[in-house]
Amino acid sequence: MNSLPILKARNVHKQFADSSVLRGVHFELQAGQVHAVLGSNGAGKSVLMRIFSGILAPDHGQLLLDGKEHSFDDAGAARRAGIAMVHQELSLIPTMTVAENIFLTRWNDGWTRFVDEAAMMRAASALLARYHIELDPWQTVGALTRGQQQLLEIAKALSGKVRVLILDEPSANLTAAEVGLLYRTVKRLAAQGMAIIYITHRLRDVFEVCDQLSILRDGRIAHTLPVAATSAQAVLTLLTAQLSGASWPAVNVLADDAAPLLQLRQSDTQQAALSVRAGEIVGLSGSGASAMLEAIFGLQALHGYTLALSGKELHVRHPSEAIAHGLHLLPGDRRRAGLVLDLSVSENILLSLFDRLSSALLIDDARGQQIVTGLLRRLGLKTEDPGQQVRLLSGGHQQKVLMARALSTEGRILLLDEPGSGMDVQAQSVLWQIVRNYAAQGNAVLIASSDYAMLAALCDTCHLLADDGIGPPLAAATGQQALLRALHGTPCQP
Ligand SMILES: Nc1ncnc2c1ncn2[C@@H]1O[C@H](COP(=O)(O)OP(=O)(O)OP(=O)(O)O)[C@@H](O)[C@H]1O
Repeated sequence: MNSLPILKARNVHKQFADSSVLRGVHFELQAGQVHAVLGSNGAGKSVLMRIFSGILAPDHGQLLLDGKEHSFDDAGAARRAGIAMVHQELSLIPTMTVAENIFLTRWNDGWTRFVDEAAMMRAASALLARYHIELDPWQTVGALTRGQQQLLEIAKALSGKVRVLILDEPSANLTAAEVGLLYRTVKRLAAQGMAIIYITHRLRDVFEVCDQLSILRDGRIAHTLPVAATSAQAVLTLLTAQLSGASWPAVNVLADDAAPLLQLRQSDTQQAALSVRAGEIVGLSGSGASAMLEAIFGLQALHGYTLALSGKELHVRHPSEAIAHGLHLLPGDRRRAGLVLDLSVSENILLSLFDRLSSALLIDDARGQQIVTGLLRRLGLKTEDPGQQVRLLSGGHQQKVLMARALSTEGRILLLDEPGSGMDVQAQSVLWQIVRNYAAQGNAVLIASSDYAMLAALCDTCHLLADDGIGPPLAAATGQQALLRALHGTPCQP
């Protein structure tokens, strides 16, 4: 595949205020290629993609399409040239149908105010069939799963004449089954000749669907190589020289007879289905795992189970009650569920501490800043200015802000929903150490995730959640490999 690249970047530079993000990027993309772009949080992957898709203009450098230089005034110009991007954050309208969402932006350029609904449905059906995306055009988007919504975003991006499709972390926040659907769709698109840039932090994505990979570091593409010619270990080494081989502190389950800090009991039999003792990290995987965490936290009703904290049954009807009982939830979809984008890094971290830091309406600013600085240092969050708006941080750094907030509370039970989502491998390794330390101090952690490798490496016990409820504990005592096999062996996962 060494024909003329469909898209080429030559010496692209981009700077924001004093921060030079891209410093001479050279990049080539071929038709029919799925090209992974990797790099640590804040490396500039999204900025580069926003330049490719016309949202940002480069300070210097050229973009070439089919060998001819192009400059885009806006995203519309890039789309007309055949470049479409699916962003990390979904931009769907939940109350509208699949078809309406696909053609939403087209009403401005061609569709009149009087929409021929039947024609729109036919066009949506044809588009979905063409790309083998199994969605019902009449379905209301709010009723779709996160994975189906991700596929709909891809369908929406493909509704024009697209030759280059940019996917920014498309597998983040998807269940294992949904990730399988995504992989099949991406492979089919590439087989049809589409050129795809696939930004990800998951090595599994790279080895399942990509055929080329590039690593962005220090504002440049540091490595480009065919996926077939490398291994996961080699890529990890290229991504970071500092990975210390997953050396977490030893498991430190407190050997006492005290009741588990958190327990889910079958409502009918009162038998324990899932227990997290002080010092333990327990994983929960399968469709509905995130919803189960939300139910424990009082964000939705808990069906079929009752919650017991330190042996006492409790009906949590609201997150404020959960927090009062020492629970804290790190939500999976950081933008929608957790962060106030217009507030600063400090304000976001301290949101759950305002009660404790304020007395008689006066907020202890100095104490707050002390907490923030300490947490940011522990998490390796590179921002010189905690006063910076969270909106301007990269996705992975936003996740760290949420983690810092969770750690700032004095609760003893941490509920983590897809905690590593959007974080680079090095940041994840730091995060897992923090989680391990937190548990080792006598706290309890329950993690919902579809990342089996992480669950097997980090958890003391895992449970699979299927249609018939929470499965039996899969103990890590049998070894990580056995746990990994047990997680993969479930019939409810592909
Ligand atoms: N509009 C902006 N104004 C100021 N700084 C910005 C802006 N957009 C991005 N940045 C900065 O550029 C840097 C690169 O951000 P970018 O979102 O491209 O990172 P990334 O590689 O995609 O990271 P992640 O893996 O965490 O998503 C970050 O430090 C970010 O704060």
